[in-house]
Amino acid sequence: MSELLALEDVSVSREGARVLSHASLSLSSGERLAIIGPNGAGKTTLLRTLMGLERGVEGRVRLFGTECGDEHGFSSLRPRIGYLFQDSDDQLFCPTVIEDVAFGPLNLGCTQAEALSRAADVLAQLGIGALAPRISHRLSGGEKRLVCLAGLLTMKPEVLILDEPTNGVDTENGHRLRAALRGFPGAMLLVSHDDGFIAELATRAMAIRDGTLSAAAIHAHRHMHSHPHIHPA
Ligand SMILES: Nc1ncnc2c1ncn2[C@@H]1O[C@H](COP(=O)(O)OP(=O)(O)OP(=O)(O)O)[C@@H](O)[C@H]1O
Repeated sequence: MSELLALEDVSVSREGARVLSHASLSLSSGERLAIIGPNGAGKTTLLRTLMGLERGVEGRVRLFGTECGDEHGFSSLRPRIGYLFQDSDDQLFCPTVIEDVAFGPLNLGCTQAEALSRAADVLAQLGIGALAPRISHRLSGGEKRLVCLAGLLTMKPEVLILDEPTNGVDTENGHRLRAALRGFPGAMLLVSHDDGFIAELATRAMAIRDGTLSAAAIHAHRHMHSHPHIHPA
């Protein structure tokens, strides 16, 4: 297994407060690493640090074996990573869904026809082909999540970094999202509060608390429990 992404003894401070403290991790090909932890623990900060989007970073960040110390180092390697922001509104910026999803491949040099065809294929695979002509900013929260993911998948990245991908996604769309991620051939770094999603997809987990990262185990327990379902009357 070769190393794709790595943090080595990385600390991040914001307004004098330490948000990430001496964090080390490495993601290798074939791995799906989940990062779990309570609100405010530093998960998004960790992902943003790997993408070179944080200031005040001490320690070493390596992408695809290359140490990235400044924006110049990150900018040439970022296109190989698909990063799903925690807030979909930070990701969607084209007027329509199809334009948004086709933007990535166009930017990577595909022809317009090729980019549109790739975008339509991925939207169909996610079961949201009907959203193609819709205005991006008028989508529901769950629809936006899926469209953002489609935009990443059209770029065929080597690694996905996903910040709460299932947030706001309903059960049926959640099944399609999981299926698309299970079929993704590259490695993944996942931040999620959805234990079922992590248990299904992750091959390994780490926990973060108050900015300190440590190894964690993924357990599946068999429970006898009552399970509420709400159906239309
Ligand atoms: N721009 C900012 N300026 C100052 N503090 C910030 C900023 N962004 C985040 N923080 C603080 O840094 C800490 C870590 O935030 P981070 O978003 O990484 O947490 P998280 O683990 O992703 O939380 P959640 O599960 O709620 O998304 C929190 O205490 C947060 O309030």
